[in-house]
Amino acid sequence: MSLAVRPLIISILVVTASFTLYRKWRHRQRSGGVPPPPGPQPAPLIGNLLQIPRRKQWITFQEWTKLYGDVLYFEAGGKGVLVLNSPEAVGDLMEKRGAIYSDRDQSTMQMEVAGGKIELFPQMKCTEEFTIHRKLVNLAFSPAACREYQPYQEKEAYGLLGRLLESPSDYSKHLRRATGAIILNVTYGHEVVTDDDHLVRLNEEGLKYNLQTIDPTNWIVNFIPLMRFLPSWAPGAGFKEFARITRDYNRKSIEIPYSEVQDKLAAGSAPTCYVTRLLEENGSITGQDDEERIIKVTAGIMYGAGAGTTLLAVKAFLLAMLLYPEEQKRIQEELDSVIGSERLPTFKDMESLPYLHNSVLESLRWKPVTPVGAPHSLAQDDVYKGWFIPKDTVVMGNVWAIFHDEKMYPDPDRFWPERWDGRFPDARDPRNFAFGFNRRICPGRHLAFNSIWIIVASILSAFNLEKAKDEEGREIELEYDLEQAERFMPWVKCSITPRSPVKAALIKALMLLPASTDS
Ligand code: HEM
Repeated sequence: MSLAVRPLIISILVVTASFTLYRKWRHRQRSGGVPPPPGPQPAPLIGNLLQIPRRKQWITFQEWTKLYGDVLYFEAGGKGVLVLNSPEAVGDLMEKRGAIYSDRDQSTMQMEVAGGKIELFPQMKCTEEFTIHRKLVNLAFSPAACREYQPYQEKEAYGLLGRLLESPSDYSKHLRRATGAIILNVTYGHEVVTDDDHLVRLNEEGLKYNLQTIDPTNWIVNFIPLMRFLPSWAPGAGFKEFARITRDYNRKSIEIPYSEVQDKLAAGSAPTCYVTRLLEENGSITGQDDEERIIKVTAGIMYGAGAGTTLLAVKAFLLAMLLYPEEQKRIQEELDSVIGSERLPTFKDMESLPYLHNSVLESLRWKPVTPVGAPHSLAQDDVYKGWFIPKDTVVMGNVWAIFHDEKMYPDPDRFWPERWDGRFPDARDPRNFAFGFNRRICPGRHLAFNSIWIIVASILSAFNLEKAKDEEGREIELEYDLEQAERFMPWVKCSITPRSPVKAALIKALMLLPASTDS
């Protein structure tokens, strides 16, 4: 360590330790002796950091409920963390008190990436600026607006069938392309026509950096915020360069596709999409002078928020089809009875396919894409059931634990679409939890549900999915781990074969059509 930097680092550590002790003292003053919710005993300074596993935290949190109850409180990295493990606790706090339970925690690293001013609304606190951004996004992804995007979703789902027919073993790549292409089509009217699309590449590369920067436990600067004053050449300041690269990706993901829409608008060839729909309103939605800038920055985060999540949801569904072949058969029978064997499903068939609908619901519950949701933060001190919960506490709804609540979802590990046929009237629709809560609820949820629905309906109408067989014809057991990045079906071999020569011919015929007319 250079001699010039050593005194700086020592000062930073001393100031940080003093600040942590001061915070604890202030906290005790504010709580007026009211205890925090129960939870594991914290160690001095580091809190419960070492007790929280880096993998499958949701399962540890659920296990802790046996010791401490469904409302858990602990400390990690100088912050209080509240985990709500039951539908009641989530309902009481994240829903009924959503006005104060909907902020976001802003880590020092996120601030560094943002260059001091957060302009992406998923990271904003619930300020007026956040409300303005959400207003635009909610409008552009309302159920009515999403109906206009359905032709894009049908087109991508049918294109996916063609690629599955040609190279079924590359199904992971094909699914990723389809889910990403839907977002780029809907947001920018951008058609993905190759496996190496420049916008997909840009967004995917940027996402790798963003996923690392948003994990608060990845960065020592989040625990010792004063480190941000270190010069970029100092030991321990590598986070600065990482933040700069992430910022650069974010800027390009916002600017490049937006300028491409501008070019198409100038040439009179821009298809209807999120950006053009909102631009047509000429600044009247928010009444802000900079509405165009807001359209641009909100559009820039849709790929990151919507592509990978939709992909995982589709994979969870397909995993269920491999593990529960009798359910696959039942869905196919329903599809055949409604659409016959000579065409593919469209959104017009949705209401006539209740078993498929219930199966999609069930897959959202069975393997939730975000098992602990996205953390919220508490905007002011609160008291719940006689416990004191301090301002700035990080709040998580343990969706995984809720979906394993045996009272509401009997036999929770089983993929069981019938649970949605009315036999369990108290079972709450998984969309109430899987897409988050209150003011932060996922604005893309209607679009996401439609994407999952049309993709799985198209695949099951045309293909059979089976476990792969070894050389002696024995089924190869699936290996999957909920923790892998590609955590559902991460890349088990499976067999995807056309259900009939008629279906194969139908897909081939679609493949011969020009891209713009194949829906
Ligand atoms: C199955 C697919 C999806 C799942 C499971 C999912 C889930 C979630 C969850 C759990 C949150 C956090 C909510 C909270 O903080 O309480 C969220 C936020 C968000 N989602 Fe989704 N999402 C999906 C698809 C999409 C799509 C397709 C889009 C857009 C095209 C999208 C855009 C967003 C945005 C912008 C936010 C941030 C909202 C905010 O902070 O106010 N999501 N999503």
